Amino acid sequence: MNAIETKALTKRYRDKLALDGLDLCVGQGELFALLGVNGAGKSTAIKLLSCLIASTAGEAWLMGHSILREKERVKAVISLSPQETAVAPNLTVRENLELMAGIGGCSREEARAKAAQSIREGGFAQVERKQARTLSGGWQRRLSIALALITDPQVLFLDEPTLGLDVLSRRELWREIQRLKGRVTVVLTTHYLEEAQALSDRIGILAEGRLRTVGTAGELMAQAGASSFEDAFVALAGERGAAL
Ligand SMILES: Nc1ncnc2c1ncn2[C@@H]1O[C@H](COP(=O)(O)OP(=O)(O)OP(=O)(O)O)[C@@H](O)[C@H]1O
Repeated sequence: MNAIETKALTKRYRDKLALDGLDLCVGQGELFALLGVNGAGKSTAIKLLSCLIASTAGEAWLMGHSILREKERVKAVISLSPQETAVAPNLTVRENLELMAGIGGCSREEARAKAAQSIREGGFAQVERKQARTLSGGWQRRLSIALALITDPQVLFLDEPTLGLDVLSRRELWREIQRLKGRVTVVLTTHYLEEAQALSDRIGILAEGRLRTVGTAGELMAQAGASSFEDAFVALAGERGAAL
């Protein structure tokens, strides 16, 4: 069974076709990057797959559960770390983790144990008593991802996880994301091409709501006849991409 399967998944906002007939399969444990210029439809795809918005047409299955008929089951197996860092600013790191585990259905005791495990594995010991609003951007992002992971999702959506971070914080977060490989299916959106190239097993390029192409970074470079991934992206995501 694939972790994600979509069939002609479509979203229209009034006269704007934000996602136009997406057909996609993502395997279990795969790290899949969704790329595209601003407005290409990346966030729309992620919101549809995480049941935050309803589709106009088409269907999708997450770990075999339909987004149309089994929303609750879908929600039980997925987690989303949104573009905006999703932490409670006045709570400490530990309190944030305990709160999220509780929301995910854990008893108080279980939530404490989960938070302790997350602090240990995520390397949060030095900041666990700090209020989230006092953390650096890098730590806030890491916490945001740890919060998304605390419910043990099978599929994790990371919407621009390293947006605005400095190079060192970004690399640190890359290591965190790499640790998930093979254990959790990850769908990542990013504007940083080197991030997609470094982290993902496969990459899909969206343009004007349509999936132009899917492949490894090497395959996309070969397809575009480009010597760098950036050149391949420019060719495939831009107007010339429609003809390739
Ligand atoms: N709630 C909405 N109402 C109307 N149009 C919308 C809405 N949300 C998104 N759109 C439009 O749908 C298209 C796809 O938007 P989306 O946010 O999915 O793109 P994106 O690839 O995630 O862009 P970015 O990289 O800027 O985040 C855009 O033209 C956008 O203006």
